[in-house]
Amino acid sequence: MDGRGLRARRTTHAPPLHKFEPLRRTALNRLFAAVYACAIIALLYRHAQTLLNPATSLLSFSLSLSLLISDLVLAFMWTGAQAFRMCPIRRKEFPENLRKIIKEEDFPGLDVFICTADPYKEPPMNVVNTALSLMAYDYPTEKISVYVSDDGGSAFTLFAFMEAAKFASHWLPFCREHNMMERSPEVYFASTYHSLSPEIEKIKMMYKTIKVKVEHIVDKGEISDEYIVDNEYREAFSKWTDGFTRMDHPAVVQVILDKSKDRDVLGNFLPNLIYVSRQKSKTSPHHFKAGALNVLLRVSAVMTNAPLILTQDCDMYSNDPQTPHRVLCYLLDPALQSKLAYIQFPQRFHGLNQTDIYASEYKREFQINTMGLDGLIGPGYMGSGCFFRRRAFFGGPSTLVQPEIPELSPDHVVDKPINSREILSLAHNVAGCDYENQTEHWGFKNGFRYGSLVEDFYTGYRLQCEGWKSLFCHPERAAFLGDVPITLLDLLSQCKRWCIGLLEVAFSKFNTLIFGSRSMGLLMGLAYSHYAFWPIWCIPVTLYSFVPQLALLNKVSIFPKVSEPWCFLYVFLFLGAYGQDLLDFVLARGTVQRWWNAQRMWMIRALSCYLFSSVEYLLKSLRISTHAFSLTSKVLDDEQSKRYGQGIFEFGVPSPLFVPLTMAAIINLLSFAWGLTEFWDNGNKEGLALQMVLAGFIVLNCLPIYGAIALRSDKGKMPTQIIVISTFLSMMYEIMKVKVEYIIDKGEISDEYIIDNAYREACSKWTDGFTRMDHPTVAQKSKTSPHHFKAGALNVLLRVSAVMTNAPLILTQDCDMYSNDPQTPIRVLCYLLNPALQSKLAYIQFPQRFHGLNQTDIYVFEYKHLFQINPMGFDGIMGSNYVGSDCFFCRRAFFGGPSTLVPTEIPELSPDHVVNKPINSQKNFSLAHNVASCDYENQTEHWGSKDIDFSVKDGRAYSVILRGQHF
Ligand SMILES: O=c1ccn([C@@H]2O[C@H](COP(=O)(O)OP(=O)(O)O[C@H]3O[C@H](CO)[C@@H](O)[C@H](O)[C@H]3O)[C@@H](O)[C@H]2O)c(=O)[nH]1
Ligand SMILES: [Mn+2]
Repeated sequence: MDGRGLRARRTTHAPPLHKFEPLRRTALNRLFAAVYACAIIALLYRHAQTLLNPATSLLSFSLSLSLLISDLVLAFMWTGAQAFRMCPIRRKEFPENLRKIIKEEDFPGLDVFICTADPYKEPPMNVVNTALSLMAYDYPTEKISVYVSDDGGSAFTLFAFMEAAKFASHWLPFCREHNMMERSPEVYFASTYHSLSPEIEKIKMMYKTIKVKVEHIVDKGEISDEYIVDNEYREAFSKWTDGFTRMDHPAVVQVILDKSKDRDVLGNFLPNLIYVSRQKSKTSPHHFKAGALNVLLRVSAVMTNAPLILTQDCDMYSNDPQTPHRVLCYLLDPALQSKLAYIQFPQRFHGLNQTDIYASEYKREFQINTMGLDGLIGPGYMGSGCFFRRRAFFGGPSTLVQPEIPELSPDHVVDKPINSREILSLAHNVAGCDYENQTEHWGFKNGFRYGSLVEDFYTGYRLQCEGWKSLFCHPERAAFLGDVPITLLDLLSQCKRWCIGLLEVAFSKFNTLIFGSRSMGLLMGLAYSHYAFWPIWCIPVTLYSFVPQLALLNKVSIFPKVSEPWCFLYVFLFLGAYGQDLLDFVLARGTVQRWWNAQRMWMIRALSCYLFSSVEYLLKSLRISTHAFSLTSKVLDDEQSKRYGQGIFEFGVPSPLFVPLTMAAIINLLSFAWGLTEFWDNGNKEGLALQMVLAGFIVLNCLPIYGAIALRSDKGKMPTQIIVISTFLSMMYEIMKVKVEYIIDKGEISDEYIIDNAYREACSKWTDGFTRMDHPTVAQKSKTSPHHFKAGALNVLLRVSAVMTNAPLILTQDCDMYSNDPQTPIRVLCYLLNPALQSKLAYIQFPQRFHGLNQTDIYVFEYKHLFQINPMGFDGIMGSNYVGSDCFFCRRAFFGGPSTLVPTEIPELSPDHVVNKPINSQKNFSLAHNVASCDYENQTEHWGSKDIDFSVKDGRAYSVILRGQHF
């Protein structure tokens, strides 16, 4: 075991280092869970009753089925959530007692891992601030090593750190001397610090100078010579050669501060500071952040191999220099030691607006539920603010997985200086992208785990399944503070990434429900499943935001009447769930307003990122698309920040994520307004009352959306595009759909839907003898005549169009090939108007091209040879073959070869016939019906077999394949 440096000298009378107590409401929670469970069973019973009732019509059957599905999902999520309520605990540490038990020089070494991935989305100065705040911990400096992983492979980040190292020699002694809490320079200088002594002014100037320099470099996009001040700089940046790109470059490991020789201005040791940019190549998978962390795990093992590891996102600075002491309070407890893998601090954020409009705090997920897990086996890993024992990455508590080289083993003792040649070359080696191929352990049996976009959730889960325990440390003063996304789209995109990652865990072979429950017990399995299946909230929320409202618009009642006892069940279930949620929130020091926003965001997330992530996950499973880690931007736009500060929703950019949400907002408002007028007119509508309440509740939730649609003119308002699309879709499509489904369901078009004469006349053709395979012309078919599939249909169109408009140019199109360029006909004219081509040109074929191909087109749907390469060959001879769609024909081509016009059986079909009657005139109309009938072609033997047809034309005349550039 890795007791090294962690052994506490404890006597029996040692003062306590920590304690915990169960939350007082636990008993009530359990009681309430039992009552609520009964209510859920009653509800499911009611659904079963409706569904099994033989008198139920198809419409109400499908409505009930959709409600049943929704309620089953809700019940599943509720069950998972109860796991957090069974034994939540609150812990408290006593770091002041630490010194009575252990001397500072016996503190264990601490390796700090900071990950960054993009100098533009994560400004290097922010990363530097995070690093400085951690280097300045109240902890023996020579025990701290900070490793920065730069997946952006950016010289700017390295430059920023080299400057920061010089600043650190002033900053660290300054922090210690003034003993302040904020040790991120940016935060400290922005706060109201006390006296403006010349010393503080001097150090502030120093910081500002570095900041200006770094920001200037990032803006300019290069490090100009004036900044390369000495040989050390020259050498460091010499690695950025011409072929060096973000996604393809060798490993860079640079020791910026070396504790054995670098001193601060007072002559004290400085902590180690090491910059690592792992090797990248386009051919090796790099596993996003988990891959970066595993590289740090190995590089740090080679260099310092501290038994304690802190992982930190680049935007999460330390807000309390005493944090490691709190960690020691647990680590030094012999009762906990052997099985403790990590101690997680909650993610907390600075710069939230007053009511936290986007619920970016995730209070339930990061704080409330985590206390619940803490009472079971322990919280999950949250990616940042987590202290690990190094040993936890090498197999379960009692089964050590030995790494492939002894230098990586958790008990290996480093006996060489970190800047020595052996160490550096080994460090470069373990940071290489092929290193992990030696064994199959990394990312699967040891280290941070691969296979999910939420590597934190997945790694914590797997460690706990291996038998490790964890602890939740939740001091009053936040230990770390991070950035929050300040636009709705950023927040939803982040959440979408999480959801996809969670689904990857849910449907992996380490499924949380089965594998999880078996390894950690039912409660932990349920709790983890509650998160892994998080995105399926989208099912009930989507159904509940559309179905009852559409039913309301159609006066269909789907909930119990107000006078029925079942109505109370609904009210109880609704108020019970929301009430308990509110109570939890307020008891965790939330305000009612923040709770309201949190429940609103739950609805918004369900209708956007939960929904889209489920679809994306499905596409990925079908291998139609792949997932990537889209970094959350940490750059602030002034105008956006201002609106965020005022608590105004920021839509701004058109994104499909906003469409279902806006649709729901519109539908609910419509149905609510419609319901109100209906109530007014004829009061007795108690069957629709619950639907009205639901629509009203959603309308209340959507108020900021209506504001963004209608009342605002700033840049953050809802983009017009989204408003138009959503309005169109929600009003036209949805109402039409309900109508059509209703008609199909009823099996007849009742009179109320025949709104005018046009409808009446159109429908009058469906007389009693009308069947699919035997009916008069609408497009006439009969069982005794062949209908020649598509060619037959096209010939009918050829004749009907001749009678009606007889345009010289014809475009044939499959129903799934939409136009991708409004200028296409103009291109066609470029050929048609060329006198040299005119006389023999039959058609101009565009290649069939497709949208939504996956990146590597695994099924070769593109048929590049068939649709693009070969036609170009044809094109050089006589012309491309006709490929069925996307083809502009000269009408004349269907009536014999270029020099042999086949006369048509009636003059109206001839290509030179001039139509001189309106298309809806009696004569045209009856002729059109005539030529569309199935016996029409029997008059001659021409159609489709000799001269006039859609199947024999290759080689008749020249054709041109046209290849546009903007497909
Ligand atoms: O290929 C990558 C991608 C990301 N990161 C780093 O990962 C961290 C988190 O990225 P961010 O865009 O801030 O994601 P968030 O959604 O805010 O992060 C939460 O969710 C992530 C999982 O999706 C966890 O890794 C984080 O710890 C957790 O705070 C940042 O420091 C990045 O620099 C890398 O190092 N390499
Ligand atoms: Mn983040």
